[in-house]
Amino acid sequence: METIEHKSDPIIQLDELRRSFVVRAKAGRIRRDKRVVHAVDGITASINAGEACGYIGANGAGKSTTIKMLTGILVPSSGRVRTCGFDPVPQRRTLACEIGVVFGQRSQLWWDLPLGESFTILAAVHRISAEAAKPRIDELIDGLELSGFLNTPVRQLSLGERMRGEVAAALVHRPRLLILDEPTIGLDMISKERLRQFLIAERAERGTTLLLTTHDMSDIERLCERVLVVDHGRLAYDGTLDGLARRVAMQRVLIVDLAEPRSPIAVPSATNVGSELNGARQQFSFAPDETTAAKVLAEVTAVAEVRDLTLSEPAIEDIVRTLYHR
Ligand SMILES: Nc1ncnc2c1ncn2[C@@H]1O[C@H](COP(=O)(O)OP(=O)(O)OP(=O)(O)O)[C@@H](O)[C@H]1O
Repeated sequence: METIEHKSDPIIQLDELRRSFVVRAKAGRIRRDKRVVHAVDGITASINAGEACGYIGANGAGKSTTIKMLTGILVPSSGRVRTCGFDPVPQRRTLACEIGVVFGQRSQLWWDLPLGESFTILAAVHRISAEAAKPRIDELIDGLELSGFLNTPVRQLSLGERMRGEVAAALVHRPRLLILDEPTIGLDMISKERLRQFLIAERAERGTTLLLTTHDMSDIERLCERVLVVDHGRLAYDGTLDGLARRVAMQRVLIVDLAEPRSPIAVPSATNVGSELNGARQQFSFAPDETTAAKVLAEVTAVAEVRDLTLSEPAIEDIVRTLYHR
């Protein structure tokens, strides 16, 4: 397996980390069969301060279970985990001062209070004086463009607004490590991009370590230089995104809508993989390490008028499947 060399002390260290669950399934009218699910099945990895890592895998691969162990929510069945040098479960309170966590599906904001009040309460929870917290809160309001809805109760916010609020809430106490579980799930393109830009800037300015799980490959491309792929609780890959792309020969697809229907267009640097709407929409698959979307588009526009286009990312499920079959 490809691995990345580490020079300084890791901010996250996992050694043969395991967690299983006993699940009881109905097997007849009264009988219940016991089954053991190995959600995390021997993961060893270390992440250095300042790194930005994507933690990806199919549904049920073990991502959330790993994150719960990293943050002290769940006790490992065996193995060892250290987050910011702490044993997460017994040292959960100390660890909470060092990390920020954002769960896309869960909120840490006070639902009925105006968004801004959650930040003040969180600063107090972290024992930061109002005076010391103000410049940081202002910085987050500015960076995440929250000023327009600070006085709105959280329950009335749009998903995009709330997610930006969640990220600010996780960063009020200036954590060294920010863990994001599906931070862009359900967001539109503009909200996703805003959030990504903020995270890039936060990391550049403060050296915050990022660990994120996502089903969106664009999050990884924009934010992470390193990817860990988990499959059935085991690490299937640990290395760069480029390395992963080479391993699974990740193809991208350019979908173009033409001004007029026409027969399938052949271009030199991509393969025409589909035609719909009588040829008014055509799809071109290409290898990103051999050519670019711009070049493919130029080749198409040389022979037909293009009205609209979309660039589709490879699905994470497909990447994992390809890795697994190898
Ligand atoms: N509390 C639990 N009790 C029983 N089984 C569990 C529990 N938590 C997780 N599992 C099982 O462990 C496996 C890994 O789940 P986990 O939530 O870690 O996956 P995931 O990679 O985060 O998936 P997703 O992308 O769908 O969120 C799954 O088979 C899941 O059903």
